[in-house]
Amino acid sequence: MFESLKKKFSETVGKITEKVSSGQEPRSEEDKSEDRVPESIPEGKPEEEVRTEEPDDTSSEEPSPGAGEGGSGFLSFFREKRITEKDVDDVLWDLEMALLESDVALEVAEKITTELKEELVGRKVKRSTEISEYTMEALKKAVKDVLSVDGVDLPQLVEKKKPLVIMFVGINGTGKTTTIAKVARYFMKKGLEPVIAAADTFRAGAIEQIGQHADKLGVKLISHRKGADPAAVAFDAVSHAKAQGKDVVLIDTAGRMQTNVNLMDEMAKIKRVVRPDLIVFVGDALTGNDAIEQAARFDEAVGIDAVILTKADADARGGAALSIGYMIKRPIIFMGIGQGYDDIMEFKPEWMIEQLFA
Ligand SMILES: Nc1nc2c(ncn2[C@@H]2O[C@H](COP(=O)(O)OP(=O)(O)OP(=O)(O)O)[C@@H](O)[C@H]2O)c(=O)[nH]1
Repeated sequence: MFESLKKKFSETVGKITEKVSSGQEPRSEEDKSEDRVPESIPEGKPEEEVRTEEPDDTSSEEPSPGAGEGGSGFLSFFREKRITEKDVDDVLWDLEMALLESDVALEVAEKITTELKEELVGRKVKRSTEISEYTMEALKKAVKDVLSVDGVDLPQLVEKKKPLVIMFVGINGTGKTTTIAKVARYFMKKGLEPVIAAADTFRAGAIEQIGQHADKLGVKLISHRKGADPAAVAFDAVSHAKAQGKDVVLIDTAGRMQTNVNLMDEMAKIKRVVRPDLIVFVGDALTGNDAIEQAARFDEAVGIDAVILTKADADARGGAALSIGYMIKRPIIFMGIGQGYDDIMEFKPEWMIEQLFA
């Protein structure tokens, strides 16, 4: 999962460490006066020889701590190195390009690189291990900031409201139907009783498809005939849940293109009729920036509260997972990680950090 992002982050740490510790790049006079150490020392050259090559004005500089303690200039360099813009600019540019290639949204790629630069430039470092540790921590922090989106506390919501009404929106082919079955299973494992509303009355086979999942799971399905009013199906499901003391209502909805006006009107009507406690956008992680675009359209039309990303198990790039929460300011609550009913996990930023930097 997310191998491409993982590789790019690891390469960035390596490149910054190499660049800063090698001191290969020519530094400005300002940098030199800040560092007060020789820039780089060709291998095998005695320190004195190098010092004579320094411009005259450096001779009046105070020695850096450690310099003149019998250590070499090379060692002093490590004691005193202050990370400059020149050390990181090229690497951060490469990182930004690599993030875009991995389907990370432009705004997110810029935020990560800008934050990383702010953390690194001006920082004094002593050893290459310190540079890599610090860069790694700074990168983790930048990624965590992007992933940490306030929002929904699902267990708390379930405790507060019975039945909890959740409406799932998203376009066809993203795995919405399977996801609803997985969420039903998630609640059942917590000892709660869900009911499913087959409110996708538009797509041929949709009612049968969700019906098969409901049968396998042993969950009550509320359905009408194909072409019926989806809002009426959702309403009946909520009424059933209230009458039977069920805990959660999971409403499947139709999923034509997000630009389809009729679809959005249909979603808005269901929302008006059943007033769901939570509207969850289901998107396919593999579609990258498209998933973000779809989420934004559904958000405009009906207002979404949270996101579930499917097929994260097959997602090598990871761009949608990294960007979607930040871009639409709504949290990812679950990730689909396979085709089985149990292949769903609660999303936590810490988990994603672990995946990306382990
Ligand atoms: N690998 C993997 N496959 C998934 C995941 N979620 C769903 N799928 C698969 O994606 C395919 C489509 O899933 P469906 O649930 O039928 O999705 P759908 O047809 O878009 O459902 P609608 O939204 O109702 O149109 C199925 O083969 C699912 O098993 C997941 O998290 N990981």
